[in-house]
Amino acid sequence: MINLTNIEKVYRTSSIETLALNNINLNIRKGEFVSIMGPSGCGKSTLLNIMGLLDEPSKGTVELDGQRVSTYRDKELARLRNEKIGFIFQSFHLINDLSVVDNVEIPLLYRSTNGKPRQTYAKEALEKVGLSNRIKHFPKQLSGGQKQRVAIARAIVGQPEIILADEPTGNLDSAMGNEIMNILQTLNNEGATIIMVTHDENMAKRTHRLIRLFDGTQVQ
Ligand SMILES: Nc1ncnc2c1ncn2[C@@H]1O[C@H](COP(=O)(O)OP(=O)(O)OP(=O)(O)O)[C@@H](O)[C@H]1O
Repeated sequence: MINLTNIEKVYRTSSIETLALNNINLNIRKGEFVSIMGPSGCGKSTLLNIMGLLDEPSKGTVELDGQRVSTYRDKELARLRNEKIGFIFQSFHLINDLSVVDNVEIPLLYRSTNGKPRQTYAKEALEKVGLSNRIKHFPKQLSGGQKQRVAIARAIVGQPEIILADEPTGNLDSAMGNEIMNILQTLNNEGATIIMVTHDENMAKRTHRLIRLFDGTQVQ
């Protein structure tokens, strides 16, 4: 489903050059639930951003569903990303001025889905994460775990095949973190391919495969 071949990522600033990823080769199969672990600064987010077509590698090829995306223009990448990938972040990235349901509708705005079906899909996604009773609330009226559930609803509203989660339980206590993991596992059982960065061994144990990074290199 996602194939990375000889991926290298170099960040250059005026004073320093950082080799963030060094010769990464990965094949993520459809339906897998994969976790990525490693110390701070080892390249986990960089790897996730490259898989999510948010960033380009300096070298190597990225294939999504057999399509080599290196040659794609920004507009095509944005369309592919919107159709195929849902993102979840540690700090939720909700828009504070929008209600819960309006936040969840955002990916569908980019697809020009009409207002009525847009709201129906958003409500269905919120039902899936157990938040139907909070649709008119605003993010500041929610707990951390509830905010992350809204973010998951937003990630799945467009029914993407792939979910990329960057430390989704990092800002939550263990009970809430477990709840979020339960939701991710249900989505995976329903067919979603999930790649999750985590610092928590217990969360990683609940996935099919663990990829360990150290200094930009895959060590396991
Ligand atoms: N935009 C950038 N410009 C320059 N250097 C960067 C940039 N983004 C990341 N880096 C560097 O690349 C390396 C990998 O960063 P990355 O954010 O991928 O690590 P990480 O494993 O996700 O870290 P953490 O666990 O702390 O979030 C780090 O040394 C970082 O300083």
